[in-house]
Parts: sequence; structure tokens; C-alpha cells
Amino acid sequence: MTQAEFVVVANRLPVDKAGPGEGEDGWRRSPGGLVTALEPVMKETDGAWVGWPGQADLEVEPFDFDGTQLIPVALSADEIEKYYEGFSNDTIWPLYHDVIAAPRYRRVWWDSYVRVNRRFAEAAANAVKENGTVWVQDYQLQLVPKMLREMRPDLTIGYFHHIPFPAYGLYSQLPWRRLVLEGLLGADVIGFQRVADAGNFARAVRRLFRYETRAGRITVPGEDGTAHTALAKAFPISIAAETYMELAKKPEVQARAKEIREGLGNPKAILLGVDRLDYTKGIRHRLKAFGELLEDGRVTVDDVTLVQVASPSRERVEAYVQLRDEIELTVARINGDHDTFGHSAIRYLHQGYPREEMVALFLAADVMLVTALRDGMNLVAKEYVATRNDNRGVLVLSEFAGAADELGSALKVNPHDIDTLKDTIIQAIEMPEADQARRMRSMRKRVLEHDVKAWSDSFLAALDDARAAKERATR
Ligand SMILES: O=P(O)(O)OC[C@H]1O[C@H](O[C@H]2O[C@H](CO)[C@@H](O)[C@H](O)[C@H]2O)[C@H](O)[C@@H](O)[C@@H]1O
Ligand SMILES: O=c1ccn([C@@H]2O[C@H](COP(=O)(O)OP(=O)(O)O)[C@@H](O)[C@H]2O)c(=O)[nH]1
Repeated sequence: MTQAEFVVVANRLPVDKAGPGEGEDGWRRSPGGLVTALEPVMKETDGAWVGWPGQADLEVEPFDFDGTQLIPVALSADEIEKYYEGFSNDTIWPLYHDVIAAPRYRRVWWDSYVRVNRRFAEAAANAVKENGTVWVQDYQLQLVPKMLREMRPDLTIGYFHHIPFPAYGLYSQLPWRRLVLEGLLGADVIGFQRVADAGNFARAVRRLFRYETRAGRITVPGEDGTAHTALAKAFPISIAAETYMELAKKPEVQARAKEIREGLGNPKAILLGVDRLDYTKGIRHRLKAFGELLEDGRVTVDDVTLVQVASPSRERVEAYVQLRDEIELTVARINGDHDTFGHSAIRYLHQGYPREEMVALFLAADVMLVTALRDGMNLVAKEYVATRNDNRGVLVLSEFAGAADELGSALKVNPHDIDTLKDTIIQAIEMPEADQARRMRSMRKRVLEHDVKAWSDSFLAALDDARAAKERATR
């Protein structure tokens, strides 16, 4: 294995095991946002990607995929249960999303998290050249920056946190709160989605360690008497806006959008929700508001249909199993009460779709509903905006999604306030075209100017500055 200049470490590899007869050498590129986000960077650099291949006990040798060296880290069924489903998605995920679901603190999960983080750190340390750069992604790997710094002090280390970082009053519940902060502080640059997340992180560091922090720069003392500076700052992630714009221009995608509308009986307005089936996304609140609008007679199924894509996610974690039951019961009740032979109130799809189909759905929808109770960014909001080349359509956007900081012209909502959410849905359905266009133009400007390339460029520029400062200090 040749060592690379630039290494990404993420929980998942950017590929999935392909079904029979599919994909290049049995693998196909995963559809996720991070993969698209980093694709241009990986192509430009001599890069490697360390990650889990997505199935239990899959031992695979490093291989080349589309010019990037992929370095698989195997996880056993026991590690998937304790590190991934347990500590990552039943402790950190609910705690960092403001305890919407109750986090569970289990010492055996933590032990597994430490062991697996070490395995990822070792794989990265072996993969990267002297004085190279490692960019660690997300909450599953918060201990990796410090582990890497201890193994390889020559490296420049970045970490990007894709989910919220909670206020200290919540963060302080974590029994391993000092160890997790120490893990993150091993990085030279710690990126967050929102200014508020970076602020919460800096406050937690001050409360627990009393380190000096100034304008996001934190002086972190090392065990040998030296110190390094860690920069904690917001770098809001984005999408490949141009790609979405172009896909939306394709005649076959537009024809598909028309077909979707026809399939729904050509209602006057289509409302759309697209989420992983996750309790953070506020799907229940959205269904409640829509159900009440039907109950109140403010909308009818002849005129308005809600399409809800709820793609399967973390299906063995209890909170997700319960959520699915609740949502499916609610959908069935609303449809049972309001459907006619010709029209359905809610078209519910517990499925995942490829990108082109997503774009066709975005084009078919008059109103996009993003009602997350807490969300790091929410790329779907940005994707909807990018596809609306005709400046039509309305985005209803929760103030608790990171995207709300940038998309100021969306109709902002507090999804807990059901009455206002109902009024906002009506306002969206009835919005005059000129108002739609004014809002959409301003949101499109932001998304097109601040695309995913701008995101990775700004993060990597901060890492270059950190490297230059280190070189100056050691001269
Ligand atoms: O890998 P999974 O457990 O199947 O989960 C999928 C990903 O979900 C999370 O996405 C977050 O990142 C997005 C891009 O920055 C952001 O828009 C969104 O708000 C976040 O929730 C998670 O952070 C990823 O690590 C998962 O791979
Ligand atoms: O059936 C689906 C549902 C979602 N997505 C994509 O998955 C990503 C979801 O990212 P987001 O930031 O909205 O939420 P996350 O799931 O990462 O929390 C977006 O790029 C969606 O277009 C998809 O490709 N197919």
C-alpha cells in the first residue's frame, strides 16, 4: 500500500457493496452527501479514504475505486451493536440533538467506541505520508484526532462535525465528557455547521478545562509541556448545486416530475417531505399539522397531497423501531379518515431513492416541508432550492435546522408550534408567484455561491493555515 498525502477518515466508505451484476468490481458509489462533497477533493489530490464497508465482519483488502485508495476497517457484529448502534446512535446522536429521544449511557458501548476509534486512527496513521493531512468526519470518530496526534505528531489534522453540538447543560450529562473533548481537541481545525455549535463547543472546553479561547482559537496544552492551537469554527456544509441545477434541466427528469404529479391525480398543490426515518426530523409534527388541516377543512385531499419519503435508517435501534410504528400508524389513520377513491391524503414511501428520482420529486413539489426538531444542516433544503430553476416553489424550513442560518428567505417555522406550522403551510400553498420568485431567487443565490466546493475549499484553507503556523513555530 502506498501512503497518501491526504486521507479522509469517516465511519462509512464512500461505496456500498453492489448487488449481483451491478457496479465496478462489486462496489458502487454511495449516494450520501459527504461522498459528493468530497469527490472533487479526492479527485484533485493523492487521496485515500478510511472507513467501514457497511456490513458485519467484511474483511476486505485496500482497493482502488475511481482513483481513490479505499482502506476498509472491518467491524464485527458486536462492534456494530455497541459502537455504531449503541454509543454513536443511541448515546451521542440523541444527546447532541437536544435529547429529543433519551440518550442511553452504557459503559460497554463506550469501551467499544474507544476500541473502534483506535482502529480507525491506526488505519489512518498507516495510510498517510510524513507531514500529510488527515480529515476526520463526524461524531462516530470524536476520539480519533487525539489518538492520531499521539501516534503521528507530524500530521495536520482536521475534524468536521456534521451534527449539532449541544449546550453545556446537556453536554455535561455525558459520563465521558472530558475524554470526548480531549479527543476532538487533538485536531488543528474543528469545523461545525453553525456558529452556535462552535460556541457551545468552546463554552464546554472553558467549563471543563479552563483553557484560553480567543475568537475560536483554543490553546491546548500537551503532556510534554508544549501546546498547540485548535481552531473551532463554523464551516456550513453545502451541496453540488450546479449538478442539481443541471439534473433539473434534463427533459427526462422533467417528464418524470410530470408523471409523478399525474400519478397523484394532479392535485392543485403537492407538499413534500424527504427524510431519513429519524426522530430528529419532525415527521410526526408535520403529519399532525397536515392531519389537523384536513380535519379543520382548511385543505381537502382533492386539492392537496403530502408525499412523505421516509428512507429506512438505523433499523435495529429501539427509538427508530418505535418511531416507525408511530409514524405508520398516524399515516394510516389520516389516510383512513380522509382518502377518497381518487385521492390519497398522504403518499408514504418507506424507501430510498437515487438522485435523479429525488430531483424529479423536488420538481413535482410545490411546497417542501423541512420541519426538523434539530438537524446539523439538512441538505434536502438546499437541494430543493437548487433544482427550482424557474424560481417557483416554497420552502418551509425549521429554525432548528442548520440550513436556516443561510436560507433567510424560507418560511421559517418552530415545528413545536403546531398552530403556526398549520398557518405557515397554508401561507405556502397560497403564496403568490411573485413572492415565491423573490424568496427563491435569494435562496438560490446563496446555495449556488456557497456550494460544496466552497465548503471544502474553506475548510482545507484553514488546515493549510494551521500547517503553515506550525511550520513557522518549529523553524
Ligand atoms: O450513516 P448513517 O447512520 O446511515 O446516517 C447517515 C448520515 O446521517 C448524518 O447526516 C448529517 O450530515 C449531513 C451533512 O453534513 C447534515 O446535513 C445532516 O444534518 C446531518 O444529520 C450523519 O451526521 C452522518 O455521519 C451519517 O452518515
Ligand atoms: O431516498 C432518499 C432520501 C434522501 N437522499 C439524500 O440523502 C441526503 C440526506 O441529507 P440530509 O442532510 O438532508 O440529512 P441526513 O440524512 O444526512 O441527516 C440528501 O442528499 C438526500 O437527497 C437520497 O438520496 N435518497
